[in-house]
Amino acid sequence: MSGGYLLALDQGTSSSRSIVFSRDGRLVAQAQQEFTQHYPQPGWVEHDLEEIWQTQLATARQALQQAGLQAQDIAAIGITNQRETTCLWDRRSGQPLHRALVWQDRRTEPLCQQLRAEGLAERLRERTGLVIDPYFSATKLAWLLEQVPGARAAAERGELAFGTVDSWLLWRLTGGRVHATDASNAARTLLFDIERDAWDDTLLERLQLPTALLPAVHPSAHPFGHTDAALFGVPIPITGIAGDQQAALFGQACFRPGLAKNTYGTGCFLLLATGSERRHSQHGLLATRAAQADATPQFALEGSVFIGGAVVQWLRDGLGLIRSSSEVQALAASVPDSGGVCFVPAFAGLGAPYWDADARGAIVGLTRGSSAAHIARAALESIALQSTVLLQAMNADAQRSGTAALQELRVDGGAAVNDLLMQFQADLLGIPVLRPQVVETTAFGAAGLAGLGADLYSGLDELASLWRVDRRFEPQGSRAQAAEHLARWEQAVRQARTR
Ligand SMILES: Nc1ncnc2c1ncn2[C@@H]1O[C@H](COP(=O)(O)OP(=O)(O)O)[C@@H](O)[C@H]1O
Ligand SMILES: O=P(O)(O)OC[C@H](O)CO
Repeated sequence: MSGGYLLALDQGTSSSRSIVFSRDGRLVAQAQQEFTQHYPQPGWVEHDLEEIWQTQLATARQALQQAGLQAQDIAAIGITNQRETTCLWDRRSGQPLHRALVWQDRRTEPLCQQLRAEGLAERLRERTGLVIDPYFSATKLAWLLEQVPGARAAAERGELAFGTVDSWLLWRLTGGRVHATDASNAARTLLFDIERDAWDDTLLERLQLPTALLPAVHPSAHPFGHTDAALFGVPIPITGIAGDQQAALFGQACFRPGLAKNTYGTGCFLLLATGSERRHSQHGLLATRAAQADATPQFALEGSVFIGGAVVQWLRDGLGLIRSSSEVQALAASVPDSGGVCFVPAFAGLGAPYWDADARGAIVGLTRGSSAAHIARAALESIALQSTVLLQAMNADAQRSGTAALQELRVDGGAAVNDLLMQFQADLLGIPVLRPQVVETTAFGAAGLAGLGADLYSGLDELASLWRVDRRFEPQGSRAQAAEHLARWEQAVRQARTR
């Protein structure tokens, strides 16, 4: 008889985390391990897939141990993951062919330029909801097949498997028995038709990607398989999978169209639920699949900022201004404003709504009076400013389609603990910012999906009742001040851009 706990495996860009939740949504135990970031060349980012697997497995075992639970106490496992990151492995040996190419990796920009020049953008936008950008998996997979000796021939013989990180973990967890993903992850590959709910032939043909590489696609709450008995002692059902941003939207109980969340992790990801209707953006946002609890496809609009909390890591590791991320708040609060300094952290190009892969970071407005505190404050402001531009794009789209502008924003992620940042965000947006009691909403979303897949929950209403506000940040300051700040930001962005 299985117990009433849920285990969420949250495989993020900077760390692997495992969290045990009780049925009523309480966080019972968690374990986390950072892993190596490989930067073989400027603009390239890779992860070792064996290290991802080992850190994920180790944290799962630690979390169970800390909770004082056995595998049989876990009703189900939910997987959530950094998205787009491209994995390729051998089906027979289970060994990766190469390190994973991480979503931040820009090496395929030349191929993307070629695809844009061939006029594929409109067709791909219509089918996949995405723009042609190195961010997504398709061109990364093409790079691997071209560059790893023998890979293309092996792929054509059906010997290789491609997947995002969820698929890789599922493969290893099930002892190499299940090669699958969910629609929210498939929707990030540039290879998936989000309305037809099937793989799309546009880039599969153009890039000669054999279909034998592809995982099966299922709803996010689904009986994906069981863990190999050798891993935890007894097999545990795996009944939930979602990309981390869609899992966070789900964990924030954004089940109704018009509800939105912003996650402040390495990057920032603003997602607006649009229900069973796919919306088109005229303002550079992506259409994507949301986590799906049953057979009905769910959609969302998304804006992605590539460097969010990572700018704070850069203050720590690149500049040495702070020793830990949490020190940034005190440093930034030691000055009343940024003293005219504006920081565009385009270290990996700019995402929505600019989509400029070649833009690079810029700090402008420096004077002799500028200090570390001004730069730290401008860095925090940059996270809120980039997110505000996304929200403005969403509101402009809403206005066009005659739907209401956003009334409030739910927030989560590692940097959402920063009160100063959250206040900046409310001031710039002019709407309340709501931080929930459980800020681990990504993991909670995965656990919720797994709980639904395992029939532990009666439905979405029960999950929604578990979401509670911890703190509400009301906007302060005038709209004119916010507009002036945004105008300075746009000017600085122009200086950082190449096109
Ligand atoms: N107090 C803080 N203020 C601002 N940023 C922070 C703070 N604490 C952590 N961060 C940032 O949050 C990010 C980690 O958030 P997390 O949600 O764990 O990321 P991910 O899921 O992308 O690995 C890091 O980039 C870190 O710099
Ligand atoms: O690992 P995170 O939380 O920064 O999320 C990464 C995103 O899924 C990339 O699209």
